[in-house]
Amino acid sequence: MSMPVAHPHQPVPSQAMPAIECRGLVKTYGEGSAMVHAVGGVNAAFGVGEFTAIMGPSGSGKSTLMHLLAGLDVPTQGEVRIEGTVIGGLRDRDLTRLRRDRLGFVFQSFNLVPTLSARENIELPMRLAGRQPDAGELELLASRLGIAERLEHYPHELSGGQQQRVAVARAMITRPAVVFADEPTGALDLKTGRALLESLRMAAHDRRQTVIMVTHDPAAAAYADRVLILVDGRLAHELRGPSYEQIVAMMAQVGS
Ligand SMILES: Nc1ncnc2c1ncn2[C@@H]1O[C@H](COP(=O)(O)OP(=O)(O)OP(=O)(O)O)[C@@H](O)[C@H]1O
Repeated sequence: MSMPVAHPHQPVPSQAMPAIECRGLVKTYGEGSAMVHAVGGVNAAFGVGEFTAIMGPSGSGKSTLMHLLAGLDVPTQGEVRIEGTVIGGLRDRDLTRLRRDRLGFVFQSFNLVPTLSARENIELPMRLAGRQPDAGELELLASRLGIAERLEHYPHELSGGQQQRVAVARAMITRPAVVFADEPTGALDLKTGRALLESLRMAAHDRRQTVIMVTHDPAAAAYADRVLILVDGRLAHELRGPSYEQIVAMMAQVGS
């Protein structure tokens, strides 16, 4: 009996589990008349190797959503699954381990350790996980991000943009399954911002890392495979493979 052969050009339906998924996600702050619905019922899935940008007007819940997805904040309702595991059911210790081993963070506060050189800062997550940093990998990341000449410098000897790139290298060195980036190009000039976005895109497409990036910048979002637009804590639009012009038009429509 011959097995059916899939046509090479036919898309194979993907049964793959998303890297991150959320269902009915709600986050409220305060009570009574002071209650704020920061996130108001979000369902979303982030595929393995997919690069998603989250956009929306100021106060629309982007950072709150990202913190919930990364297990850095606890939802009022709903659940988040990371690689199939419902994180609300994890003990603190297990959640911390999952974050350390599977997730990488590029947040606005770079949190570099001032007494460690750039190289030592980048190596830190590997050392904390009891793993040997790969020198070749570190050099490659550093040169791609344009900080190869700065690896022996301490954070106070680096510009804001260079510190940001050290933080990016630190988030990428462990090859985390999911990289969360909050305004990663905020402190960068055009050229280094582009290099960073190329690195994120390469991480997603070549290494199958899932990238979730919050940004206000349509040019940065245009590097992503899709853009999710939040309005008042809800997903209002999704654009797949969007051009810069499409993103600008959509943002104008939602009043940003
Ligand atoms: N700890 C908190 N206590 C009370 N309200 C909060 C808290 N954190 C966020 N909020 C409110 O929740 C809403 C969403 O905030 P969030 O920071 O997620 O928005 P954002 O889209 O990331 O905004 P921005 O683009 O300005 O950074 C806002 O109205 C904000 O004031």
